[in-house]
Amino acid sequence: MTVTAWPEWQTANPSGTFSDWLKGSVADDWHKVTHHAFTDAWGKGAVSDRNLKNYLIQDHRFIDRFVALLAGAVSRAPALSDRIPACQFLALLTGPENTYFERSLDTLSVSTQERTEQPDWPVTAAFKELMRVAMESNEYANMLAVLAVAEGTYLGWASRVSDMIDTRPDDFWYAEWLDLHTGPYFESVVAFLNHQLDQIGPQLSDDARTMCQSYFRKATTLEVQFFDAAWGPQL
Ligand SMILES: Cc1ncc(CO)c(N)n1
Repeated sequence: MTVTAWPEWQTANPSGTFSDWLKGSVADDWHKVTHHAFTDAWGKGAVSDRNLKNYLIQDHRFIDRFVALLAGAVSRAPALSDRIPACQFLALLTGPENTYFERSLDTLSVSTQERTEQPDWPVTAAFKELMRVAMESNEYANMLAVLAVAEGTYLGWASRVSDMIDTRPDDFWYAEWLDLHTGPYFESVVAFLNHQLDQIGPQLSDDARTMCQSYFRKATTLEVQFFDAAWGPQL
């Protein structure tokens, strides 16, 4: 796929935003994440037991780093009004989303030992590392790129799947994970992250913009690989 550089793209798409350009430049992978077979199985409440448990164990580790990255973004946001939405979202992640994992893993009888001793999947380790490097770059645009991919792709698959199914899955670990990633509040979080990118992106230097796009690309590729791992054969 040929990817147009931002200045030319903007000239050709005067009403297009920076976040539209970023998403367009990863369109194939974005589609793979949001239409992944794992997500269809999730909507049907039909992920096999081992795959489900391992996804929850691994994704709980993703949340840990994600919280640290979002806190980094709070520290780099330009003004209080830009920090507040991220702070509110931090409260959701460290409250209801974290307890969602704990309640799910408890109900599925996943022992503390299993939760802590299972090695990171290679993709989990790579994602954690990407979030760490984005945070330590101390560049708001890089942090936003990773955050916008993580939340934008989850809004994409979860709303697609929720619209497609006739009945919500009975098991709370399926249903509540869809609830956490759909609806007006979660849409506002994704809109906030994209808006922040739209404000900052057009003013970046060529190098900084290339860097931001590279984080956006890597994050999207890792999202595909995360679902590939979650859907693949499990130990
Ligand atoms: C891998 C991954 N990406 C995005 C999200 C959404 O927060 C998540 N929970 N896990």
